[in-house]
Amino acid sequence: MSANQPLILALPKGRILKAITPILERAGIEPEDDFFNESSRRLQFHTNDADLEIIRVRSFDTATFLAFGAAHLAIAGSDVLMEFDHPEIYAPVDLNVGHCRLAVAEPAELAAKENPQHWSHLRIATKYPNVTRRHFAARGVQAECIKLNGALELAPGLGLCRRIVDLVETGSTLKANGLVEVEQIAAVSSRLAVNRAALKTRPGPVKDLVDRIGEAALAA
Ligand SMILES: Nc1ncnc2c1ncn2[C@@H]1O[C@H](COP(=O)(O)OP(=O)(O)OP(=O)(O)O)[C@@H](O)[C@H]1O
Ligand SMILES: O=P(O)(O)OC[C@H]1O[C@H](OP(=O)(O)OP(=O)(O)O)[C@H](O)[C@@H]1O
Repeated sequence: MSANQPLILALPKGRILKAITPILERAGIEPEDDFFNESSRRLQFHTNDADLEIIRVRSFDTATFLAFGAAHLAIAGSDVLMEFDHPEIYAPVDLNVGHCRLAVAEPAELAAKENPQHWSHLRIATKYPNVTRRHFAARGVQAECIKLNGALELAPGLGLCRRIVDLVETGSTLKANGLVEVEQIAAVSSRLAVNRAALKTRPGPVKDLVDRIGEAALAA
């Protein structure tokens, strides 16, 4: 990682990008015009700062680029960072956007007749197998996870499993699919994270960006 190379900030596509755009603006980070052009096939963009470039990647991949030092900073949901849980990732700033929760849900009829205290082994469809296994192992419950990448709410109705672990914001997706939330695993919001090696080797510019983005988030 050479000090002459621009720093790379990894941003996720999708809903977080919309929420963080005003924060970046307040922090004085201006991506080149093409960044906002949804039909552009480019993935890496200059900014108004010659020492900062932005890459646009899938939500979970922000953590991968960051962990391996291919990006020096990244913005991601705390759900993604918990699932990835990599020692090279340090996430010091809560951006106070992208609020939702990671929760266990199941069909309403099942919730009406069972007691979560009696769980000993569960089969769960989720995009978050590591967080799910850790959460249940902490209280002696074995969670057998089936990895899905979306539309998890279909799984109980089609007999894949009886429970899911997914993000819940308003609860309308669960409700529309006959499911109810039975247990919260974690509160979720978006975070600014840094690669620990980058923080050591280029502390000045990395800390400057962390401070600027952190202050811009507080000013919201
Ligand atoms: N309903 C929601 N309310 C608030 N924040 C959410 C909600 N769903 C997801 N998020 C946050 O936004 C992040 C990205 O979610 P989004 O749905 O945009 O991406 P995705 O489609 O799951 O990602 P990928 O590009 O990997 O398929 C999540 O990791 C979470 O932190
Ligand atoms: O409680 P709610 O307000 O209904 O929000 C929860 C939904 O939002 C997310 O899905 P998203 O819309 O990102 O679609 P996805 O399934 O493609 O991830 C999440 O996976 C839930 O399905």
